[in-house]
Amino acid sequence: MDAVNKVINEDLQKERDKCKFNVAELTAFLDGGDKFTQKRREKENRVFSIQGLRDAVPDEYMSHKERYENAVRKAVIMHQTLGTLEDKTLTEYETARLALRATTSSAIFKENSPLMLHYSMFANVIEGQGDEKQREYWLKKINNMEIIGTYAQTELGHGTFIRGLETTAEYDPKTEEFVLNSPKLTAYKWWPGGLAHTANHCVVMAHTYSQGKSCGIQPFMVQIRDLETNMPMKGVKLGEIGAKLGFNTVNNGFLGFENHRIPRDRMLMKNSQILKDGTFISSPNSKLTYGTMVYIRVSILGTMANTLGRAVTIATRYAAVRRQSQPKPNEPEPQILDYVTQQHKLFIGIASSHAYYISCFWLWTLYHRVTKELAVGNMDNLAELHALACCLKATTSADAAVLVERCRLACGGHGYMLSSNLPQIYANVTAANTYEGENTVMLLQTARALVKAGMQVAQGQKVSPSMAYLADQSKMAKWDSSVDGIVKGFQKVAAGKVAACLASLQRHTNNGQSAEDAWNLTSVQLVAASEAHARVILLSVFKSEMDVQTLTLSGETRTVLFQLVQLYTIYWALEKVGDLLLPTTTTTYSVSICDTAMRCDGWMDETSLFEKSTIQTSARTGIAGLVLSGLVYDSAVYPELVHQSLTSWPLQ
Ligand SMILES: CCCCCCCCCCCCCCCCCC(=O)SCCNC(=O)CCNC(=O)[C@H](O)C(C)(C)COP(=O)(O)OP(=O)(O)OC[C@H]1O[C@@H](n2cnc3c(N)ncnc32)[C@H](O)[C@@H]1OP(=O)(O)O
Ligand SMILES: Cc1cc2nc3c(=O)[nH]c(=O)nc-3n(C[C@H](O)[C@H](O)[C@H](O)COP(=O)(O)OP(=O)(O)OC[C@H]3O[C@@H](n4cnc5c(N)ncnc54)[C@H](O)[C@@H]3O)c2cc1C
Repeated sequence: MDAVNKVINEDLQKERDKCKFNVAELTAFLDGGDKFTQKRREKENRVFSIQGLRDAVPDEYMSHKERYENAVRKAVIMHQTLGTLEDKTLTEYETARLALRATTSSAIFKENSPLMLHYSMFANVIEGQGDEKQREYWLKKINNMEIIGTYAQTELGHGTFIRGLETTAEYDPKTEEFVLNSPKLTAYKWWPGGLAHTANHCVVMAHTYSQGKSCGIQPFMVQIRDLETNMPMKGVKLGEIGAKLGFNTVNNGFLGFENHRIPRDRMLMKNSQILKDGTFISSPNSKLTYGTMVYIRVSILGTMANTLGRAVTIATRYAAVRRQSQPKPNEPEPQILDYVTQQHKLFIGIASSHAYYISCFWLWTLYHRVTKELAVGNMDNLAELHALACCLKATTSADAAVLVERCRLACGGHGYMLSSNLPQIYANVTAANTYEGENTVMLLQTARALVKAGMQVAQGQKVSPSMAYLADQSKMAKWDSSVDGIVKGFQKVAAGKVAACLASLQRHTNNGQSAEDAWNLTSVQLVAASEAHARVILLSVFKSEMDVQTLTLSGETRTVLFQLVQLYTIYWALEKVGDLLLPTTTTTYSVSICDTAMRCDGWMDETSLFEKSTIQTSARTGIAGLVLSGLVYDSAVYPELVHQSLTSWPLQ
């Protein structure tokens, strides 16, 4: 086997020999410097040299239980090998740099580690929500693995709507305890990773009451299993939620409480407190409780960079070694990589992965700055950070899922084999569209900030830096096909979409709709505006960060990196060419992309188009009825009925 591994395919070797830039230099650039490359490699070498981390049988031939047990076995070896989580010699910056490119775990666990939530959200929520004493006490135990934890927020009834969580924590001043309950089935926690069998502690988000009054949603450290027997504690009900598209070794579970009592100091009290007598001291900002989610949303950009990077590496290597068809008679079959359509499928994946690395670290730097400001009571930039994290999490995870699937398809039939690993990578990447804030919901959060900014611009007020371009539009009549020019074009598009949303909201409220109904009626446009804003940020950050960060690199490496920037920008200009050519003001723009000069002087009322496409209530009932009555499964009947239903829609 080893002898086979050492033989590198001739075509692959030839491709590698063609490389014009210094690979070591580019690697160090992505890692953040030689020092980090070295540290990463040390870690990888330690892990990959361990025989026990290789699977004797591929995961897919194991039962659900065997897969989980195998993952636990490997997670234990990984922990023993890599030591404690906390390396005190590293600065925060260094830890983040290393974490950004930490792909070792994804090489060991196809469907992720059962300790994933312990390392990510559990540790972070104590760091961000615990007071000094709590942090000191719990973080030691977490880092030493004396306890294993998870983050239990989502319930069977509510994932998005956190204020609607139904788990209760009622303070009892007589015993100085909280009493946890799950009053209904829908109040059961549902989804937390590691909860089913792995974790013995978790942070539970619960609707809190003291002195008969609601104190909002607060976090609690709860021991859920006995540390010796691993059996559930008294008043705790636990189990597995079942097989999923992916994440099958993450051990996602459910959790319910029946009068389960915990001491008062188990409420994480950095932001809000409940005193011994039951007095509630409210947090300076209720959204601080959501801080861990912001951190993970920032991290997701890095996870998308790594995940997409893996998929596009597999697919590009395959394209180099696969030969197919004979376009020129009497000549050998070309490598499929030579087909321009294949390059079009793959190269954008390479460019996007780099764009996400760069954007992730840019966003992490902002996160780090805002966290420091919050520590001294300055909340000025929290809303900006939240708006950016939401739309960038949503847009990068949505794009990454599309691009990974494209990589899978680009490998033809072999991409359908589990042995390609592409189906498992897809299952991982598509999960990020849902977890840590469902993507549409995230885009709508950013839209709230955009609408507010749009109104501030209209009143001549200053807006946050990432939205400042909304105010500059009148000065910019033209844009062109340079990278900076296309970024300007995208700014114009986003500003136009925000303006259209404001107009739509205004019109609906003028027509007597409530603010909430006007929002719902405008929500398809709001999502589009939010995505357009995310494109502005991704394109402009990729370009501007590259301008600065590559200054010390060699000419060859800079060239290839700027080719990626250019490719990424032009790809998106072509994807959104309709938006770019659709004037949202009466100004005339001209654009030339890829040698094609196009001119558009027309004026189209985008808002009325959206309204026309909005499904009216009766058609909605008709379509939902088709699905609910089960006809959707009858392929012969379904298209006919849908056709009838579509032609009878009251589209006016
Ligand atoms: C470089 C580092 C790299 C490191 C790599 C490390 C690797 C890490 C690996 C990652 C692994 C990840 C595994 C994760 C597994 C999944 C875990 C989960 O899903 S766990 C479960 C995850 N679950 C979810 O994500 C649930 C999603 N749902 C939610 O987040 C919320 O319920 C909501 C935001 C949708 C609504 O909340 P609601 O209370 O109804 O709020 P309203 O709408 O009424 O808005 C009111 C105001 O509040 C504002 N505001 C809101 N949030 C924030 C914030 N965070 N902040 C600030 N502000 C915020 C908002 O803007 C608005 O302002 P304004 O306009 O009034 O001025
Ligand atoms: C793999 C995976 C791992 C997870 N791990 C954890 C974990 O460790 N801990 C944890 O607590 N949770 C976890 N979750 C749960 C996850 O955070 C939730 O699934 C997510 O927040 C979405 O909530 P939901 O499932 O209730 O979807 P819903 O909110 O019910 O969404 C369903 C649909 O309704 C739409 N919708 C909902 N609200 C609105 C709105 N206001 N406006 C417009 N449309 C709306 C959405 O866009 C979506 O199309 C995990 C989920 C997955 C898939």
